[in-house]
Amino acid sequence: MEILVYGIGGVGGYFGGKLANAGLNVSMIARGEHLKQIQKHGLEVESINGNFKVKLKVATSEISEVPKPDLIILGIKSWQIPAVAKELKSIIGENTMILPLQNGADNVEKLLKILPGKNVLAGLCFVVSFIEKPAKIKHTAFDPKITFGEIDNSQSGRILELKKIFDKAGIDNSIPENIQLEVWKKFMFICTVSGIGGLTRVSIDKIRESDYLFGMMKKSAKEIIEVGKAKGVPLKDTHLEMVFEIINSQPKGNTASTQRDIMNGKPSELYNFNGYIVKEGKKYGIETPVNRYIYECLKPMEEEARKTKE
Ligand SMILES: NC(=O)C1=CN([C@@H]2O[C@H](COP(=O)(O)OP(=O)(O)OC[C@H]3O[C@@H](n4cnc5c(N)ncnc54)[C@H](OP(=O)(O)O)[C@@H]3O)[C@@H](O)[C@H]2O)C=CC1
Ligand SMILES: CC(C)(CO)C(=O)C(=O)O
Repeated sequence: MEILVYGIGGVGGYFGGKLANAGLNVSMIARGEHLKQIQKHGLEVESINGNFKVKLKVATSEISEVPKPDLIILGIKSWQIPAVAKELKSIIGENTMILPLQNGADNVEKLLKILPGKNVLAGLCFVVSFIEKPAKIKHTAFDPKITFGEIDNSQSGRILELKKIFDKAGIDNSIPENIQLEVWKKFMFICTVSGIGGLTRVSIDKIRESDYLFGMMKKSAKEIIEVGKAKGVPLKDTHLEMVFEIINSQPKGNTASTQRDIMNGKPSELYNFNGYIVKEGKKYGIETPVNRYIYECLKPMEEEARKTKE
């Protein structure tokens, strides 16, 4: 199987690295100094589960240089999907699978606007990882996991084949009954902690110590659940409790990747997270005052970050 990983940051670098380390045919698309160093020295992954270094079949910034892929894993940010999806048109074949691992609730929707439905899978992942320096990925927390499936939730042959690939690479993975539900459960968690984390600039354990902020997280998550339900996602109040179990179990110092981007003045996934809830809330007539507050407070900084860094 020819695998292309597009975007070699925390997620693409960690999971792409694991696949390459298992001897699979992995090509990578990266750019800048990061790419130069990967081409020169390979990609290094320092992980709490064991370090490794891989040399890649192809590492490039040019889509025309990669072999025709059977599987494309997207390691870019959710707001980068439309631009990358347009580029992918030139290399996908009848049977190419495209697996988004981004946080956010509408990644599949975005892909389907540009690419044929038969090529698109749905997915998400858990890991805390980032580029520590060019050509080096650091995994610092979470037992990494990929959850994935067909967008119609069928247990197709290709999905089961993909499971074997992840198993071979030692990547914990699962195919849930309803992938959209899993995407939204994760989204409820990540949107809640990232927005308030972006505003307070402290780790999740510090946020939950404050009754006021904990209450704000609850209100934010409730708004997200209502928007999800309005969109037909089978979310229940028990999912809210599950999300808060995850929030309550976060070890000291954990932050979400989007929060780290906000704190570092980088373009973040704000528009795709709290901004998305505000937009969809309006569409479905659902009040989203907490998400609106977070979104409006963080938006000016986001606009600045996009002016300077995009
Ligand atoms: N990091 C984490 O711990 C987790 C992240 N996620 C989610 O995964 C997604 C990816 O996040 P993360 O890995 O942190 O993001 P990163 O910013 O670390 O990685 C994205 C990478 O994609 C590269 N990229 C984007 N566009 C292009 C392009 N056109 N050509 C070449 N390279 C490109 C970026 O390069 P450049 O920097 O030059 O723009 C960057 O290296 C997000 O949706 C995030 O929310 C989910 C779980 C955990
Ligand atoms: C919270 C976490 C680490 C879970 O994978 C995540 O998704 C992120 O930081 O973006």
